[in-house]
Amino acid sequence: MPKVLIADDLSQAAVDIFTNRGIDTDIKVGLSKDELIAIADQYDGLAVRSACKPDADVIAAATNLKVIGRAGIGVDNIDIKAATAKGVVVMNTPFGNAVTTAEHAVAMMFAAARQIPAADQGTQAGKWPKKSFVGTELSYKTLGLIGCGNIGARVAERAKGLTMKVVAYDPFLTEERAIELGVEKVDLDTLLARADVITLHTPLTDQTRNILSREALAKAKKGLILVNCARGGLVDEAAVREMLDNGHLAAAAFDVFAEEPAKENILFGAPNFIATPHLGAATVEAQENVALQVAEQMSDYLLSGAVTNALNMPSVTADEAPRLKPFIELAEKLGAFAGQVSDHGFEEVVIEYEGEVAELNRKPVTAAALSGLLHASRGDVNMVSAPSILAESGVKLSETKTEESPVYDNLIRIKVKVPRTANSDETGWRSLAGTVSAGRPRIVEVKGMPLEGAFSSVMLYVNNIDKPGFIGALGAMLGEAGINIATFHLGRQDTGGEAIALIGIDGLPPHELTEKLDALPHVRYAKVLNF
Ligand SMILES: NC(=O)C1=CN([C@@H]2O[C@H](COP(=O)(O)OP(=O)(O)OC[C@H]3O[C@@H](n4cnc5c(N)ncnc54)[C@H](O)[C@@H]3O)[C@@H](O)[C@H]2O)C=CC1
Ligand SMILES: O=C(O)CCC(=O)C(=O)O
Repeated sequence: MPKVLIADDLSQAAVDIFTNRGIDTDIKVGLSKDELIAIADQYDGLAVRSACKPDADVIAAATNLKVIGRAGIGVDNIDIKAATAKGVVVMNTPFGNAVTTAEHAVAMMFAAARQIPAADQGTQAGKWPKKSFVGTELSYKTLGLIGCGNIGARVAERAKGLTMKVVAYDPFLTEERAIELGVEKVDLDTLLARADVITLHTPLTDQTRNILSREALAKAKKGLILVNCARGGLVDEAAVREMLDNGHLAAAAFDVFAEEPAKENILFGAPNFIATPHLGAATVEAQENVALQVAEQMSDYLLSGAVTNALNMPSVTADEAPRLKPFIELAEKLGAFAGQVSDHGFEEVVIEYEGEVAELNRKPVTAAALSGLLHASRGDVNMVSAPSILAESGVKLSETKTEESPVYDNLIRIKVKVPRTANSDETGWRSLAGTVSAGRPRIVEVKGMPLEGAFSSVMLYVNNIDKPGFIGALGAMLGEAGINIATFHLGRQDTGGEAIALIGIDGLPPHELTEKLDALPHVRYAKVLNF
């Protein structure tokens, strides 16, 4: 039974879902990094919000981990690169708290424009400070959105309802979407020059870090109201402090800080500064949404292989997962075959899909093929890590698909281009094809030669010249070594030409056997394959 560690405060709804779906949970909130590392290898899944930080050390210690689920949107607390390299899927819940966070940003905008927290404090202190709080009307003012995705778009809708003009800086916002939302797409300098209020809604990435730098803030209108409910690292906090002190900024309202939990911060106590402790997503509704979603997604992945909202793996729906399963198995086996016979590595990979499989979601199938392919040379690799490992290695990957499949209902062919060596083919390409028949993967072609059979866990692959006596010599050699033959598949180009033997055997043969086989006249290549 899979086991999940819930390492941040999650609604009870998440625990109930895990339990109902037969997944054990431990709830351990507030663990130090060392405490987390000490127990990390016990879990298949790790469910977090923003406080727990699964970095490369935690992920390395979590030797059984398959999935990290973020109950929320921002994943800057998770080392996705390390997770990918270790084959751990990282998933988030992209919509569950978007409305709540947009509402918080709008609340912060009003709170800043009317200095509601300070007015509240003064009033409740018995000062009746009516003259101290002359605010700013927001109607017909210009709101500048930095980031116009899920949350930004919802803020835009609400701001339009308040009769504000909305401009947005977001390099990935299309003109069509901007028109649909009724926002004007602008560059950052234009936004800075025109906005009366700026609100940030981008993820924290290398590109967005310090996007509101001192220089950028200096370009903003005097009297700007600045709202940050996205991430602390997006804004230069020291510059904001100075600009609140000197009045360049009229007010600022931040939910997020460069260092969290922010027990101290340069902004605390600044004039017209409002702070909340990362409450953007903190409503009953949002917490219920993200908890339900993350628990369902993690359970789906752990129990059926369905992948939703993953940041480092293609999606596979719960309906697709069982349909894709045999193709994933076939692709992985073909990849493993190709990887094991590419003794000198490969420079290029082509995957061809024919027939029924061409119409399916092929991304996970390709990832499985690459996982099999890389396994022989890289060992610890899986469908999550394989595509990025291949991309980083500079090996070119291409894919073709055709609905036609002349012989089989479905066919996957993997071709790898091996470096030219004394032993390699004339063309430098190795090619293998297989099909799924009655739900089982079968190999149907090796080096362009038809050959039909099931995969066994250990197989002997021999590439020889088709001459009388060879099969007898091979059988005798296996018999002498005490190796039982389970299956025997032969293929050849033409009489007396190049031929293939693929033999399923019960158990691993001694190393000397392949050496003896290699030494047989007419044998070009012999290898024990593991599937
Ligand atoms: N305060 C809180 O409790 C919460 C904070 N957040 C934060 O809000 C962020 C945004 O969330 P969503 O809107 O759901 O994400 P999203 O992915 O839907 O939208 C982000 C937008 O930022 C844009 N973007 C990316 N790079 C950019 C750049 N260099 N300059 C300008 N725009 C850029 C993207 O094109 C995208 O449209 C999250 O990444 C998270 O960090 C999210 C939820 C709660
Ligand atoms: O989980 C939380 O409270 C923070 C939410 C958040 O920042 C996010 O979803 O990105």
